[in-house]
Amino acid sequence: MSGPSRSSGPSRSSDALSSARDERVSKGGGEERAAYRDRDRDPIIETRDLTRDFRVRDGLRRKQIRAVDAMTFTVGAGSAVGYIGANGAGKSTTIKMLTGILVPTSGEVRTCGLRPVEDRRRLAREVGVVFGQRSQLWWDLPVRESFGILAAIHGLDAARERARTDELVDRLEMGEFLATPVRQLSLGQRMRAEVAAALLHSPRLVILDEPTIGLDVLSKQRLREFLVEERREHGTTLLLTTHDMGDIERLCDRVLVVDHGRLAYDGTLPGLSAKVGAQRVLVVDLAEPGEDLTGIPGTQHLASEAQGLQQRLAFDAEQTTAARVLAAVSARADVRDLSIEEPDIEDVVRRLYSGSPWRGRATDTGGSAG
Ligand SMILES: Nc1ncnc2c1ncn2[C@@H]1O[C@H](COP(=O)(O)OP(=O)(O)OP(=O)(O)O)[C@@H](O)[C@H]1O
Repeated sequence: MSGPSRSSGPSRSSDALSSARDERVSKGGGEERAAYRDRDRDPIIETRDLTRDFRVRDGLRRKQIRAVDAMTFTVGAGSAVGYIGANGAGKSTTIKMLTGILVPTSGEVRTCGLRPVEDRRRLAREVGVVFGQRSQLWWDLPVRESFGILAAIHGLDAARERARTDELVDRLEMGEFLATPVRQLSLGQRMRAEVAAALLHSPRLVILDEPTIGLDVLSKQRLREFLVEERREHGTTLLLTTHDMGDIERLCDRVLVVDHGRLAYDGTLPGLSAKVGAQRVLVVDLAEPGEDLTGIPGTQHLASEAQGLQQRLAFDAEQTTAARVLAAVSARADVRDLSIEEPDIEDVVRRLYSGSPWRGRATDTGGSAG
């Protein structure tokens, strides 16, 4: 194996990237400075002024668009970062540059200490990529055989292949469909197999593009739990793009928001929510019609339907929790069913700039009521 070993850490970065790090460490203040220092100690991703232009048709003429615009950020080993933004913001283009699929127009990028384009083959041994919409499995082969081929591609010896496959099969509960051809899998099963395929070679960095898109609530929850465990046990760094706030909330300790190719926010999710004032909404179905559930601390009553049979209460996650709101509602009425509507990422991004009105999008039910 020619790539750097997992324990050896990244190879030396360019002088420009190193001096950018020094500059940030010396400029920052207090907690932020410490966080940057930790993050930068063992950087897995480093970009500096990373830029990518495309030439596109505009009627009869051609024009240039800047998909990624002077993006500078660092992701430290073992962290989990959500990379979010509206459609067309530049997320996929960034990921393609991080993984060596696209050549930057200008700027610098190092992934696992390697130059993604020049060192693409070595990088493939350090990085696992999961694209929610695309498969890296062989459609007509049983899952087990796809894993065998991937293990051979990555040059895993028999013992390592067996140990890692067993671990992933067990933790992702794939035993019952290992002999099934990929084309016959349900979406939830296929996503588990995709994640296992991307992680088979124990990459230091896993990039997930919309990993939970289209999954039912239970499958989402299982996949998220697996990723949390993988990170805890192996120190794997996660970078994920998603339109599902639940993914960010449960998986990521840092959020990068990209808007029109530029880094618009770098911080925690609560920090982002506080900045844009994003609220979640508890929707309750009651056993009997009743009066409006107003006056519950930390909530704003949004609407009542069918003489109060269904009611919607907005709450700020900074001030209270879904469980507390539910307890207060239950003390006043008999709750039959509930769901939580989480802020829509597109709206959060929009609010970051314009303060436009918030609209909710239903995601998980019940699961976050704690
Ligand atoms: N190969 C390409 N040729 C021309 N333009 C492109 C190409 N790839 C991306 N773009 C443009 O670059 C911009 C950023 O696209 P990108 O796919 O990176 O966004 P995104 O944030 O991943 O969006 P989505 O969430 O919809 O996947 C868009 O305006 C897109 O149309």
